[in-house]
Amino acid sequence: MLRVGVLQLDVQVGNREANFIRVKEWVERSWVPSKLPTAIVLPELWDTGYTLEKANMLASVEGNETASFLGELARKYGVWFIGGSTLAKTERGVTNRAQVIDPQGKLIAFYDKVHLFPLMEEDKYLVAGDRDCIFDWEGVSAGCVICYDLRFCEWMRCYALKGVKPLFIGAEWPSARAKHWEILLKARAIENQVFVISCNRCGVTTENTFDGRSLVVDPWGEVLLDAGSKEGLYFVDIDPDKVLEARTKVPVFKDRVPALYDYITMI
Ligand SMILES: NC(=O)CCC(=O)C(=O)O
Repeated sequence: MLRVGVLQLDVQVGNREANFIRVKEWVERSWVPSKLPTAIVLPELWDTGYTLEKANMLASVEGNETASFLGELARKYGVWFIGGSTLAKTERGVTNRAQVIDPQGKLIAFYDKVHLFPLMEEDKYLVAGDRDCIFDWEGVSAGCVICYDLRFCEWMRCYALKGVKPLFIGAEWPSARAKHWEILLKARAIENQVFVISCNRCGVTTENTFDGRSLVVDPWGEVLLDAGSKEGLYFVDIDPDKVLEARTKVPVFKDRVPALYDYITMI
């Protein structure tokens, strides 16, 4: 068994210090020591929110400022931080970068958002990533993606085909499309027979309202955790063996006919 903590945050736009303080407070307030290895998940752009016209100014080099803040907290509590994202200044431009920090405080993997969301002008201010992010989480192959990536079933399938069992998704998904959010999270879990562990932001900005509704969905599509709409740190335990159980009972991966699916890579 593994433990997941979903830190559903009301992100303060453009104010990294305030978000750092808030995250620290939630972890201090809600932490319950456990023998289970634990990962805390954060929302997309949890430290600055969407104020992308200032992306260049707000981004830290390779996202290092945010990684070192999380690293310190990870070491103090012996916890993983997986996903969420920060603005990272790279040689190619600014990316929307999810970070994976181990309990020793080391950044062991990162993911630059591949599908940039035009409705929030990501395509105007950011550069896209060009690779997946798969890492070992306490002996389990895990992956992470960001928000709009959820709409690309081919991308999620790639992760599942590479053996990922829990898929982490940090998001700032507005309530205007809340129905899509819930349905897609469940669909991605069912079709890939994986755990989908999501963390959305909550609260209101000048441009959008966010319902939260961070969900943890098991490989059967059952919702193990629904964080509702309030800020908080919510915990749930997952059993990665459920992936094999689902795939044994409903042998989707055995019954695939990839030779007929070639068109996906051709168009
Ligand atoms: N931040 C995002 O990628 C938002 C994606 C979104 O809202 C959608 O509908 O897709």
